[in-house]
Amino acid sequence: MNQNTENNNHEGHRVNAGGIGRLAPNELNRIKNVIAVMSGKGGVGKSTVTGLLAVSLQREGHKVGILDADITGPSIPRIFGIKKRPEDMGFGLIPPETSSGIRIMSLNLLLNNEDEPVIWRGPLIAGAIRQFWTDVVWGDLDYLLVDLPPGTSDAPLTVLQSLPLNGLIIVSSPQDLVVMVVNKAIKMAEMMNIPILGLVENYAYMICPKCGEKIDVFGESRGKKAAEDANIPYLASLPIDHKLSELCDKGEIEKYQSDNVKDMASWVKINVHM
Ligand SMILES: Nc1ncnc2c1ncn2[C@@H]1O[C@H](COP(=O)(O)OP(=O)(O)OP(=O)(O)O)[C@@H](O)[C@H]1O
Repeated sequence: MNQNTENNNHEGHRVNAGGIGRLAPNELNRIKNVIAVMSGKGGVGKSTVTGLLAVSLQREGHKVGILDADITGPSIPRIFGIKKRPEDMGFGLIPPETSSGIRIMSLNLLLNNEDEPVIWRGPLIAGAIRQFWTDVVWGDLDYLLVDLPPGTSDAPLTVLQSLPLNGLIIVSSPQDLVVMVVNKAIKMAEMMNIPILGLVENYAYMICPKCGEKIDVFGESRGKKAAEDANIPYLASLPIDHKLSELCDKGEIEKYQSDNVKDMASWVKINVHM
């Protein structure tokens, strides 16, 4: 891939949205909604939530893609069990599809060995993310979900600045400093003029496998209150579920069924169109 794409063949595509230079899509793409998923730190389940949301939207008959912008820690291909290399058609890269037809683009799919570490500096990472938008033939999509790198560093900022996002979802866990994470995300989103679709609290509780009782492993959830205080929707409270991690490890996230996730997808759909 050419790291200078923005300056040569796509130069005419730079548009101004909210005072920030946003990239227009490849002319072969018609993407209705672009939603980014962010977290304050790594490991809270951001990629898993992105994957679950994609699966749920796809099940409802929408055309869905995932742009894995977590360049140095890409886990989307692994949870969907895909290793197929994107095809280079000359006019762009064709993203491989998962078994249910979700289109995926991730740096991991371009590496010769998925265990290879990506030791790149900020500008190179930013360039790769931009090219996943400009040089990938996503085609017609109802929803493109963008799995952001954790935190508020260069890479998530690049996405917020350059992609025409319709909304941002925050994923947090009960151990997280949720109030701080939410406030930081809100400030970033306000600066970039992007609506916050809501907060998803992962690992929020657990269901006892013997008696079915709900256990607040990390104490009472603070996510709901944080969302209320910040005046953003509380999209979902997802339990720690051994079945989910097992399926993710096997690359079979598409087999996971959960009413919570179904409700989360419905909420996202409503909020993104408000
Ligand atoms: N609700 C859950 N129940 C059980 N396991 C989960 C749950 N959510 C995520 N996991 C597991 O936790 C691990 C980390 O999840 P994931 O990769 O989604 O985190 P992340 O926030 O995207 O991390 P990073 O930002 O560092 O890439 C994975 O092995 C995943 O299968």
